[in-house]
Amino acid sequence: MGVEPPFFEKYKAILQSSTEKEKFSTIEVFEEFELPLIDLSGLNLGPFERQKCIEQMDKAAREWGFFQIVNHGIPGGLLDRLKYEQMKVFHLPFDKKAEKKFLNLSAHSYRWGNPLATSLRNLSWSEALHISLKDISRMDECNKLRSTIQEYARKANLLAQKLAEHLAQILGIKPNYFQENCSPSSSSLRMNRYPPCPFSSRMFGIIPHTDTDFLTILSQDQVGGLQFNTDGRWFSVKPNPKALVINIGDLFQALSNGIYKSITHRVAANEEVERYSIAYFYCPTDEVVIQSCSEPALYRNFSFKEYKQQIERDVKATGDKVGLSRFLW
Ligand SMILES: O=C(O)CCC(=O)C(=O)O
Ligand SMILES: [Fe+2]
Repeated sequence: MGVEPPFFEKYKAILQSSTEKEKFSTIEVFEEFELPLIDLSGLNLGPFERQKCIEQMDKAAREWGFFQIVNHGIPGGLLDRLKYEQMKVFHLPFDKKAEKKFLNLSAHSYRWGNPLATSLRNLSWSEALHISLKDISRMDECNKLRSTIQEYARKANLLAQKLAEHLAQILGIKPNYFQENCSPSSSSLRMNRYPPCPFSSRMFGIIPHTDTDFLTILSQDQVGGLQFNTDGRWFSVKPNPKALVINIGDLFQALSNGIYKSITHRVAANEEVERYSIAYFYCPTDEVVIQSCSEPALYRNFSFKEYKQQIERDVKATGDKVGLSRFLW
């Protein structure tokens, strides 16, 4: 029984019907870019170093919406163990992964490709296990997958809260905002696997998108492929084995009234090697209403639930997320 999702069968019709122009307009590739690298050990030094570290994060969140952190407090050994469990679960037979109650998680936790795609540029060559942390206590252990996720999620939650609080402080948002509005089970964790893709010049590993959260903590391997867009240009993020990548999500952009940027990013497909990444999406509980921290507000108030429902409707209708622009005044 094969491990790979049936990409070929599913995408055959779109690949065959795509125009010659679409087929031969290959995806542009850009130079690798070293994201700002912030050493979080500064937070535990004197007030001067601490302030400098917070200002570096603030600057990166405003200018790039992306930065990298080292000395973040998540042990390398834990990240290695998580990656090992991740590889094992993705190497189960496809039929098993696609079972309705796979690992006793909610329906659609295991996802692959983009079933709603209508054109070549909407196709993605990847599979993912998207775990709402609400489900974690009833998830099957599956070797040591569940317990390792639990261990990681606890640490990632504290790290995300700390980063969010430092950024919020600069914007004048009350210090306990995130403690009040987020809980360890309101966030989610997405494990991604990008199998080698024979059409790597024509489709993505993940199509361009912004993240639906306050911020994302991303652990990626050494393969590379993550790219982000600034002023219409695409940059590739150079992998750093010691660093975690942080990116601002839509909710922080709205909360900060557009000061922090939720940047469009994507993952390039790779013809030769498989790639793994793990994204921790730091989210509030569903009923939390996101309100801009300053006036005049760019966006109308919306609850997290309302935001997710709008995305679901847009994805159903067009195969793609519209996102924050729907909520502009
Ligand atoms: O795999 C990556 O580097 C990024 C994944 C990502 O953007 C996501 O899961 O939202
Ligand atoms: Fe993302």
